[in-house]
Amino acid sequence: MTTNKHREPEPEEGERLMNYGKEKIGIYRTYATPLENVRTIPESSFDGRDNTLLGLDVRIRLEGDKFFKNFKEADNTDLVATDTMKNFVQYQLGEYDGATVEGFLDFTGREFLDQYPQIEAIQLSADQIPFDELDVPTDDGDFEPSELVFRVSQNESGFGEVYLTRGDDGPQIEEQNSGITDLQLVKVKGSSFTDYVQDEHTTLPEREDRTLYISMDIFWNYEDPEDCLGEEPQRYVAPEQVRDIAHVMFDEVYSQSIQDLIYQVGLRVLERFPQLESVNFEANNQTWIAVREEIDGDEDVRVLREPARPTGYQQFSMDRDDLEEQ
Ligand SMILES: O=c1[nH]c(=O)c2[nH]c(=O)[nH]c2[nH]1
Repeated sequence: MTTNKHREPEPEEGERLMNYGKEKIGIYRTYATPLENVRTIPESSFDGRDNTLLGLDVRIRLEGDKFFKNFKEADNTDLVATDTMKNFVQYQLGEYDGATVEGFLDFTGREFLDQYPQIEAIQLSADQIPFDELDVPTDDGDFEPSELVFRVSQNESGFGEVYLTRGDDGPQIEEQNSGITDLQLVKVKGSSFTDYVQDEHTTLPEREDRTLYISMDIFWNYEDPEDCLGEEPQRYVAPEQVRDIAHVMFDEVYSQSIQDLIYQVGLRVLERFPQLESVNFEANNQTWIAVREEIDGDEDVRVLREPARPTGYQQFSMDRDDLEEQ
């Protein structure tokens, strides 16, 4: 899947590209601070997260002119070893007392800037490593999530990224990006794809109804980047809530295409969260190919197979103007 989740700050005109860092830093924390008091939305039952088990896959990227001599003059003065960066990040997960991925990245970034004056700017990103709750029976015959045992999950994961620079009043978030990545959804019926360009190269048959399989990354940016930290939980957008909007819209809308579905999801996200400035999508079409249809005369019953290799994709960004045009 193509994904552009890292919003790499471009070098200024006439400046060279220069940064270094560490990626794939897997870290886990038990009994992190719970996320509470999130504002709920109609599409989602999510109202918080215990954070009993928090897993992160972290990436760090440092910038600073002092690092030029490391390249040009083979002079390692001021060079912070990427191995040290890893240790630093791991340590900070024990120090952070907040409840969000973005909050942890911001906290850690500020600690880096404090410890190493040669760093001019730092980008920190993390994919949350997903774990599912598992129901266990209670004494009164119900089921409730185990407080101790979690299932390692292959499902979608939350994403956060902050880019911190040194401002006049200390470190500041210059950019942030939050998201949910690798959300994979299948709708058995109730999606069409027709009326596209037909010419001598077109072989794909039009479908009034298809079994649609998409994978999606959804990213969002806050009008005020500080809102990504979750310090005011009512202004925080939880990845679980955006995930739930996506599947609720998929369920509700008889989409004409993935493009159409993306637009509907984007509108709903912007409507529910006025604190967001924009929403960005990267979708992949994984739709299976029908090999048998209308089995026993029932048009809902199909046999499908994996699609051939080339995969279609859609990239799309939306902002509040799209909502106001409605
Ligand atoms: O929803 C879709 N959008 C497309 O652009 C496309 N192209 C294609 O071959 N199938 C699909 N499906």
